[in-house]
Amino acid sequence: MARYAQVQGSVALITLTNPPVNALSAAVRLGITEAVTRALRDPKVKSVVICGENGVFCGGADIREFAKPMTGPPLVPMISAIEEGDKPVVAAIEGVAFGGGLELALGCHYRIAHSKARVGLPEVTLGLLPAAGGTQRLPRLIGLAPALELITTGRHVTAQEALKLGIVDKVTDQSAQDLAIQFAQEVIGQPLLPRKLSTQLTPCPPDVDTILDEAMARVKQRARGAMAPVACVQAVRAAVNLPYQAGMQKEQELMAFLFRSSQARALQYCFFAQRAVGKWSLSSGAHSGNSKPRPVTKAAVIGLGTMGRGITVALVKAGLSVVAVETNKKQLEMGKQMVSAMLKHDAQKMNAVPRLDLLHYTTDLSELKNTDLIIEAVFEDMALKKEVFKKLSSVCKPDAVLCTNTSGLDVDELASVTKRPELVVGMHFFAPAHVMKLLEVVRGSRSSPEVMATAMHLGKRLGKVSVVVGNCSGFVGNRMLRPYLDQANFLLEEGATPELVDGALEEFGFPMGVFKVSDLSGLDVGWRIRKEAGLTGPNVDPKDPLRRRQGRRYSPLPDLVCEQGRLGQKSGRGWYLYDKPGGRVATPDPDIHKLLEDYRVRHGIRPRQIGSQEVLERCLFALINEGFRVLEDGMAMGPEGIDMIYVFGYGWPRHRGGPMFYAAMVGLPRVLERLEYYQQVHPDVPHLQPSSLLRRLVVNGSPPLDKWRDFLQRPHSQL
Ligand SMILES: CC/C=C\C/C=C/C(=O)SCCNC(=O)CCNC(=O)[C@H](O)C(C)(C)COP(=O)(O)OP(=O)(O)OC[C@H]1O[C@@H](n2cnc3c(N)ncnc32)[C@H](O)[C@@H]1OP(=O)(O)O
Repeated sequence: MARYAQVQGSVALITLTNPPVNALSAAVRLGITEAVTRALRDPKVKSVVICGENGVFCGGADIREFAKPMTGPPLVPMISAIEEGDKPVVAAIEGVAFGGGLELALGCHYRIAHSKARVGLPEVTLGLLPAAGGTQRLPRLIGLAPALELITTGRHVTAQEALKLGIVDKVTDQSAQDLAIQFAQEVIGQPLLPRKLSTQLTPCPPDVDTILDEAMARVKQRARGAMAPVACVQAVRAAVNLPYQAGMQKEQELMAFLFRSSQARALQYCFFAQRAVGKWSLSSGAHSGNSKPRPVTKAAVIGLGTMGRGITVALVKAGLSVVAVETNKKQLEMGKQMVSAMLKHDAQKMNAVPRLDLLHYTTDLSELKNTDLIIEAVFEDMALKKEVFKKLSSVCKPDAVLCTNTSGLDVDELASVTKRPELVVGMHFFAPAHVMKLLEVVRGSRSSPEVMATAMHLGKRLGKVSVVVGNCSGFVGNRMLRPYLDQANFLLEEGATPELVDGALEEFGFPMGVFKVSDLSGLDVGWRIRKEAGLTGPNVDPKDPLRRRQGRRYSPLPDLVCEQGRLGQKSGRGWYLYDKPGGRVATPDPDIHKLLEDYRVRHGIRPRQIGSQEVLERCLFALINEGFRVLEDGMAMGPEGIDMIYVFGYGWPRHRGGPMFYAAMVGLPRVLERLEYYQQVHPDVPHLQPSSLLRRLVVNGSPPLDKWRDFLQRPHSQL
């Protein structure tokens, strides 16, 4: 797991060999420990180079080992032995030096990086802190403020930035290993003490306490309940206030607390779940390993509304040439201006040139004959979308892939109007499409494995976390949102206010509560959908009482709010009041409180005190229950997919792992018991009826989440 060689006569070359990222597993740590001992003992060895095999220095501690009992030599003494030795050790960094990998490099006396390498301490993203001396050595090397920023955010930095910050000593376009070997010979005999970071003091500006206090305030505000960033600041404070050994002691204490936390488990679960969803498989046996994507060099986007513009920008930023289509010249010009502005703004931030040359604008669909893949992003209307698909089917080349960005309409119905249903697939982006990381790739019943591979591969090129989902109404994300929204509205009827519900959800960790999000998206969106579904407006069954629709409880509150012209942020009033139309700062609105009070009086509802626990249980458990039904119906590959959809598309706090992981953490019996309770109290809400999968899991002793698939009853997958 670590290869030893002697090169150039006097240099010991230690190579980490644990593909694919040379993670510091027990075997690697043992290999390094033995190799370093050998090098330090061998009188013929005058200096040492540590590098990684296959162009990767080291991806850090082996995250898979965190869930198991610790074996092998620990990292801290291993790194100390390197630093304390009397021979210069040079780290040759290619690819990445992340987490424990960078901490290993910080224990070396010199660091040489390839120009394409990246370094960073991403432990915080795993619910941990850099506990192999990272919180103590990095501030001593680069100073308090930059170290705080890197450690609390986990941000990766390029070799060039690392050089500027002083993390690395040299950057090369050639082989970092060759330069390190040469360098290791040059530094033989030079004083080592100044290169041993543990012996140095953290360079401190006079306003050190202010810097630390401000960092703590910033971190607490951004963390939304995550503990690791707070612990990171505490550990760095120790690097300022305490001698090295005492600082290390503090680092270990904080790490021990984080390591056992459910947040760390959740974040590490997310790390693996994010990678697992990329490895898709279909019931036919086709999977990511045996299905080849089609080459896509030229794409098209139909419709330059909010979604179309974002998709266009995302495609151009990934280097694809794009034909952007609108129905008339005016819309086209408007879209063009917006897309150009977005691309320029983005390029400016990155200090790059906007790739406007990759774009071609047209109102003529016949210009799509050479495109490899087309994404339809027109208004959410089945008849309109069908018309577009019919046209696309006749103008595009026969093997062009046709994608729809519908957020929930039937992909099969769209495919049925084309001559190539096997080449039709859903690519459901989330707004703003060039920013949001989530992509639901919707498999229609006839979508071919090749077309799935193409959409998933394109998602990867766009930097998205792409999740394969089945073709059901709302797909996975929006389908699960409905019970959540319903519960939020019912809570208002029963006595809550928008700010009470939102407060509980924000306290849980969502960036915005459900009513603030609705105001942001525009309340008319849901209103139109409810009208089309016959839940409100002229198509309502006249026999239905006001608070009952289609055989179940219904809250007309959101409709009443819309009827008052309160459409959310854009109209300056929604569930909240805003300073102006388009304003962003929500304040509680006495008019809404009055509307709620009048409504309750009209319907004879006696308001009651509602606490955060009830808000969370009713909103989140109803959503989770629908997640179990999604699994039962075979609309998702597994709970990991659902969780990634919620973490990346709906603001579910990552340190809570996603709804299904959260259910497992709360305990499935508890979720079941609360659903049963609420269902008894609200028998007219079918969403609260516990799913049979949840019941089966509980009866079978609540197996761990990766075993849930074994409890799906029928050959279930609709994928
Ligand atoms: C007791 C602890 C004491 C001290 C504190 C030290 C803590 C740490 O070091 S925590 C680990 C910190 N490191 C990271 O967070 C880096 C995580 N990895 C990545 O960011 C990326 O994987 C990468 C940039 C290193 C490579 O990216 P890419 O080329 O896109 O490949 P993948 O991400 O798909 O990864 C490939 C493969 O490797 C697995 N993997 C990656 N890193 C680790 C790791 N540190 N431990 C274990 N496994 C790792 C990843 O899961 C993929 O596996 P599969 O192919 O099976 O999916």
